Amino acid sequence: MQADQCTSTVLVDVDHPHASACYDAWCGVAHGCTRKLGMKICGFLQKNDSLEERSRIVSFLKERTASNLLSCDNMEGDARFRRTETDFSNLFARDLLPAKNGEEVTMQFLLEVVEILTSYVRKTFDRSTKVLDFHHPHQLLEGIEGFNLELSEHPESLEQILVDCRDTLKYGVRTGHPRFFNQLSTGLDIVGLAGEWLTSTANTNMFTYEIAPVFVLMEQLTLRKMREFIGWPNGEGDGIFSPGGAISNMYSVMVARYKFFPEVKTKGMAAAPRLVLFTSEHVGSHYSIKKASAALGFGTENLILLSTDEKGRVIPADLEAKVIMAKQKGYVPLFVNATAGTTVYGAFDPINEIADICEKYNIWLHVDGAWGGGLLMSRKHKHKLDGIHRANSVTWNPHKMMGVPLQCSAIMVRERGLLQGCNSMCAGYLFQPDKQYDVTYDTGDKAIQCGRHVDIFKFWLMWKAKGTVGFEQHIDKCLDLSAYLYSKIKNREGFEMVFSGEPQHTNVCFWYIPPSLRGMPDGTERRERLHKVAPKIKALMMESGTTMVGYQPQGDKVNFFRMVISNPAATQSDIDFLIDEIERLGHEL
Ligand SMILES: Cc1ncc(COP(=O)(O)O)c(C=O)c1O
Ligand SMILES: NCCCC(=O)O
Repeated sequence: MQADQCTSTVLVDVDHPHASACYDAWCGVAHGCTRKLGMKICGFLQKNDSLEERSRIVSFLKERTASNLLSCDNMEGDARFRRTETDFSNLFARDLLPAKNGEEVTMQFLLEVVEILTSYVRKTFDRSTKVLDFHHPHQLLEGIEGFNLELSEHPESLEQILVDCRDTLKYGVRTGHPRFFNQLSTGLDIVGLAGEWLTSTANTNMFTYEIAPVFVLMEQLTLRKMREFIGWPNGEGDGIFSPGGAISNMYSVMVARYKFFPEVKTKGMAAAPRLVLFTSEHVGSHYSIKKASAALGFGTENLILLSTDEKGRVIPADLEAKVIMAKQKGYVPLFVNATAGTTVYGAFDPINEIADICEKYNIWLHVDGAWGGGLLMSRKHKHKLDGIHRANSVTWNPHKMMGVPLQCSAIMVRERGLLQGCNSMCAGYLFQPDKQYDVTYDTGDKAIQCGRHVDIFKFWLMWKAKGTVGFEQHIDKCLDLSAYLYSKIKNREGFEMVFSGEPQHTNVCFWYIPPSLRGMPDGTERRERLHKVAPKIKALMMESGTTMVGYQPQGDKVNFFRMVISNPAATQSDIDFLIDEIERLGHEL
C-alpha cells in the first residue's frame, strides 16, 4: 500500500492477501479527504464490512483512483486542523478564541477534548472496562492522583484542564455501559450525543423565537408528533419541554388549578376551597406529585394516596370511594395522577377506568408517562397506555425509555392556552407584542422558567436518525430483554419475584436469597437478614465495578432489586452476567 500524501492517492493491490489492510487504509484516506468525498468513501466502505466486500470495494476504489477521481487535494487545507502534538503546559484559556491568533490553539485544544470524549465513548461500550471506579466522597475530596476538585485562585494551564477532563470521566459512572442498570435513564446514544454537542455550541435560549428560531419550530413539531401518539386529534393541544418529569408533573398540577381556579394566580390559594389531589400509594407513582403538593401550596396532607393491586396498579374503586369521601368532608377533588409505568414496579394504572371516574366527578386527569410514555411508539406495547387520549395532561420523558441524553422531558396539555394563561407575566423586555414576526412562537411565557435550555435538538436529531420505527425497535428490544430476565429467574433457586407475572414494563423486581437464608421460616429474623442482602451485594458490585442495579424497599417489602432496562446496548449476555454476578457476590452472605 503506498499513499502519496501530497494528493493522498492510494495505489492498492486488490489481490494482496491483506486486502483488508487496504480497506482500513482507504478509511484513512477518506478521513483525510474533503468532507463530502471523505464521507462518501467512509459511507461506502462501512456499508460493506465482509472481507470479500472489502476487496470488492478496494478494487472499485483502485479503478476510481486510476481515473484519478479520488484525489483529496485539500489535505494541506485541512492539515492545520488535524490533531498535532501540542504543549498545552504554557497555554491558558486566555490564549483561546476570541484571543488574537487563538484559532490554532483553540482547534488543537478542542481536538484534544474530542479525543478524550471519543476515547470515553469507545470504553463505554467495551465490556472489559468497569462501569465505575468507586471511591468514597472523602477520597475524591482529598484528591486522587492529583485530581483536585478545589477551585483555583489563578488560571490553570490548558494541560491541567485536559487532565481534569480525563479525571472527571475516569471517576464518574459509565451510565451508557451495557451493564449499567441502576437508573431509568441509561445508554449513550451517539446521535443524541452529537445533538447535545451542537446544542452546547449553539448556546442559545428557548424563551423566544428570535434567538432560537429553528429550535422553537423543532420543539413545536416534535411536541405535536408526541401528542399524535397520545391520540389527541391532529396532535392538537400545547406543550413544552421541561427540566424533568418532576417539573412536568408540577406543571400539570399548576395548570389543573389554573383551569378550575384561575384567580389563584393573582389572589393565591385563599381564593380556592380546600383542594385535594390523588395518586397511587406506590412511591413509584413518584414522589414528584407529593413535591408538587408541597411546593404549590396544597400541602402534602391534601394528597390522597390510592390503594394498589399486587402489581402496583391503582384500584379504581378505591379512587371513587376516596373522591366521595373527600367531597363529603367539603374538600374539592381537583387532580388525579395516573401513572403509565411506575418507577419501581413499572406498573401501568388502568387509565380508562380512572378517566371514567374523573369525567364523572369533573376532575383533572394527568397521566405521568415519564417512564412509560415511550411505549406509545411500540405497536406491541402501546395498549398498556390505552385511554391516555382521555387525559387532560401528559408527562413523557424521552430521556428515560427512549435513550435521549439528559435532560429531555415534555409536559403536554390538551387545552391550548392554559400553559400561557397559567404562567404568563408578559415581561416587556422579552415578549414585546410589536415584533416583526408572529409572537405566538415565543414560548417563554408558557414556562415557569425564564431562561430555558434547548432540550429538543438531540431528541429531534435522534428521531430523524432512527425514525419512529427505530424508537419502536429500541423499546421492543428492551422489553424483550426484561421478559428474558424474568424467564431466567422466576423459577431459579435463590431468586424470589416481588410480584408474580410477566413484567409490564422493563422493571423486574426480585429478591436474591443467599443459601444461608434458604429454608429459613418467614419471620422477623429472616426479614431483617434479607433486608441487608441487596445493599451488601450492591456495595460489592460497586467496589468491583462490574455492574450496577438499584434496590429499594416498597411498603412492607424489604429491600429488593429493581432491574430496569433502557439501554439498547444491553444484550442477553449482560442479563446473564448480572444474574451470575449477583450469585457470585451474594452466595456467601
Ligand atoms: C413515574 C415517574 N414520574 C416522574 C419521574 C421524575 O422524572 P425526572 O427524574 O425526569 O424528574 C420519574 C423518575 O424516575 C418517574 O419514574
Ligand atoms: N426520576 C428519578 C429516577 C429514578 C431512577 O432512575 O430509578
